[in-house]
Amino acid sequence: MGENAITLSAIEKRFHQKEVIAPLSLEVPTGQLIGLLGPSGCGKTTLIKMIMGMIKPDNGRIQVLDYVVPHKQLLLDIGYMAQSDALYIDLTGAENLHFFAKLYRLSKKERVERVAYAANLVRLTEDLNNKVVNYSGGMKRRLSLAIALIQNPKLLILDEPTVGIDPVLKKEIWQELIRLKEKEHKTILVTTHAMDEAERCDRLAMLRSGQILAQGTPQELKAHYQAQDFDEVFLKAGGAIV
Ligand SMILES: Nc1ncnc2c1ncn2[C@@H]1O[C@H](COP(=O)(O)OP(=O)(O)OP(=O)(O)O)[C@@H](O)[C@H]1O
Repeated sequence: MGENAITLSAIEKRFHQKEVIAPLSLEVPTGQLIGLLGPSGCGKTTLIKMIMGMIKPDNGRIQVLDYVVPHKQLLLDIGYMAQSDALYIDLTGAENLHFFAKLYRLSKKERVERVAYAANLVRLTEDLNNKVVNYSGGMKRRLSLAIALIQNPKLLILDEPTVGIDPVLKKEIWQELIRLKEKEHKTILVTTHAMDEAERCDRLAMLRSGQILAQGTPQELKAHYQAQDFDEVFLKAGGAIV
């Protein structure tokens, strides 16, 4: 794998003449945990969908794990957690996990192992045999995260993964994300509004109106803008409050 897991080169996107992503370039180094930070509507989800190959940019080039997007192989190599849960609510948690594990062509043995691992990670083991229709909002987010991890992907792209999740589990999920990065060399791109989460990223890219307002390590950004926290970095860099 190359030096960068993701390279965006001068990406542009308009919806109905409205510029949503202005020419934007960004590199996500392999093996790092990168946070995309920015106010509602600044283009985070649009950017992620372009990286996934779900939306085509009007201009520019996207390279992910040495493939030019879109590419079939990337469906196997990227674990994606969308902002809204895409779950089969009439199936149980286990059935959902097995369904996705089968899609990724995992063997029966691998499926059983990965389902157990992913369910345990998000503390859903006890509820696996209940139908998803009876899950709380937080449980559905946890199941979505487990699905994103099911095929043991090289790259994880998580759109606001901890919204609706209680602080204890949120902490555990972040510990696991950091373990996945450090011990299993995963690259992780995460969008967040939460400043405590931003603090745990290796690097941050702050977005406003489809452009990168500032980027760097959390420490670099705070030092550069002489700010106590990222709300202040954002304001001093010229953005609106998140
Ligand atoms: N399919 C679409 N058609 C038209 N406009 C769209 C479409 N998708 C997104 N937009 C617009 O593009 C802009 C960026 O939206 P996007 O969902 O990427 O923002 P975001 O930063 O992820 O916001 P949030 O943090 O609230 O999820 C918004 O103004 C949104 O209304």
